[in-house]
Formats: sequence, structure tokens, C-alpha cells
Amino acid sequence: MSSNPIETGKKLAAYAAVDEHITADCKVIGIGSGSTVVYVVERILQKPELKHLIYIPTSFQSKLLIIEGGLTLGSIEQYPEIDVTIDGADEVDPQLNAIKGGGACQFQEKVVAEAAKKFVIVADYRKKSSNLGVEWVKGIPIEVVPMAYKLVMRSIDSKLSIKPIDSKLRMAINKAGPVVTDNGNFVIDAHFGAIDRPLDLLREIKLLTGVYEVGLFCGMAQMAYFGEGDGSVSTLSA
Ligand SMILES: O=C(CO)[C@H](O)[C@H](O)COP(=O)(O)O
Repeated sequence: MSSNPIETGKKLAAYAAVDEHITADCKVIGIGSGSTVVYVVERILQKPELKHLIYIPTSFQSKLLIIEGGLTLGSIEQYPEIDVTIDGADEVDPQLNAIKGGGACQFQEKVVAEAAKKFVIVADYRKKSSNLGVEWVKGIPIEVVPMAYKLVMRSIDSKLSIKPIDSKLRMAINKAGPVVTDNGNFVIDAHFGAIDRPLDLLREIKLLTGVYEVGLFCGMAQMAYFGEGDGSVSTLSA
């Protein structure tokens, strides 16, 4: 085990979720994105009985994890019904509402989560929260069509029932200009502070012209696994 409690937490959560939800009688598995999901694939690769399943990616990163692991890559067009999707999250509340999109993959992640009979979140202890917007203060990731980004920023400021504390276009590191998603779009991160009614906010933001997808996942997850700092795993169920 790593001596870093965060890495240990990610690994414990990922291993527990794979052990409890991915079995040889599953057919199609959705693979989320981010650093915790690396441990999901690591655990799958330790189990030869899971080799024959079809794996659906949620990003370029997770496609590479599947291919480099020698697993069978499928597409959501071929397999629109998924048995289990396991993915990370940036923040999860007690009702299992989540903020996702820290890695700008929220659109494909939402498609693959929604297509699954069971959507399971894996995360380290920092992601557990009493209220969305309290622990994850970088803002809700909102994927927007590039030519509309200024309009969406104006609309976020003026048309929602709650005003953002801060909202900005996500800029790339090691590249001049904005982050460009796997779908060729931009991301606006809008921080609203503690969000009391995430589903209402999700609906409002989705109605803004130019918005492609919102990194609020409400009522989607059946279960979440959190790797704790003391080496244990805690769970939340819907
Ligand atoms: O939503 C995501 C990417 O868009 C990730 O699942 C989320 O950012 C968590 O990542 P990590 O496991 O690295 O903490």
C-alpha cells in the first residue's frame, strides 16, 4: 500500500467496488475517468475471470486504460445497456448527488453512467461532503460549445436563481488557451457555495443556450465507496 493516505484511500475504494460489483456474469462495464479509476482497472486486471467482459470508456484517458490493459474495448453505440459503471467524483453528498468533471469528462461520464443498471462512485475521503459546493470549491464544471462561452458566462451571472460566487473559463496547463474537452468544447467552472437543491440548479443550468452538459450528477448513483485515511472503506447507498 502507498504511504500516502489519499492514494491509499482511492485504491481501497476502487478495489472494494470492483470486488462487490463486477462479477464474471456481467457483460458490459462502464469505466469512468480520473486518478481513482486507474485503481479500478488495476483491480479488474488482477482478476482473469473479468477479462472476457466488454469495457466502455468515458474519455480518451479511460480508453487508453482499457486498451493498454488488454481488455476488450466497446462503444456505447454498440452497447447502450451497461451492467455496472464505476467512476470517481469530485464531491458527493449524503443523497449521493455528485459534482464531476474535474477532469473535464462529465459529458461522456454522464452518458455511460445513465446507460448503466448500476452506477457506483469510488473516491477518497476528501470527496465526502455534507453539501455539494462545500468541499469542492473549484466550481461546477459546465461544458459549453466554444462559440457560446461568453453568452453562457453572462447567463450564469444573470439568469440563474442563485448567483455564482465565481465563474471562469478553465484554462489549459502546458498549452496556451482554454481546456478543450474530448468533445471539442470548453469548460466553465462556476462556484455557487453550498448548493441546497442540486437538481434544481442542474435543470436551470442545462436550460442555458450553449450548455452541452453540467457536472452535477443528481440521483444517479446507487452506491459510493470512500477510502478513509485510517485504511477502512465507508459506503453510502441510495
Ligand atoms: O469527473 C471526473 C473527471 O471528469 C473524475 O471522476 C473526478 O474528477 C475525480 O477524479 P479523481 O479520481 O482523479 O479524484
